[in-house]
Amino acid sequence: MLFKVEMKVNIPHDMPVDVAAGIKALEKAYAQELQRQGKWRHLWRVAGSYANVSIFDVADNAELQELISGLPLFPYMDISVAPLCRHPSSIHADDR
Ligand SMILES: O=C(O)C[C@H]1C=CC(=O)O1
Repeated sequence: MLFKVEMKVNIPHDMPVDVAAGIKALEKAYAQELQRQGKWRHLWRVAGSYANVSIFDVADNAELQELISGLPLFPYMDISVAPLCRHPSSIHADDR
């Protein structure tokens, strides 16, 4: 199942820089591993903001919840999710 996931990062201003850097490094490793597994299909920065638009390809809602709640930045993000389905005009056979 495909989901559009929008994440906006709100790191508290009083978080020490080294603590924030550590969480961001963990987040990067976590995100890159999910991309290698094919579960995090697209990861785009929203220009001009500390936010991203992502496409996840997971088995079901429960797996999406598990992966998203495991994000090291999860406590510091506003997240919105939308389920996707194939567009009838899409020419891409791998769209599901
Ligand atoms: O930077 C972000 O958009 C937040 C998060 C998503 C992937 C990652 O490495 O960090």
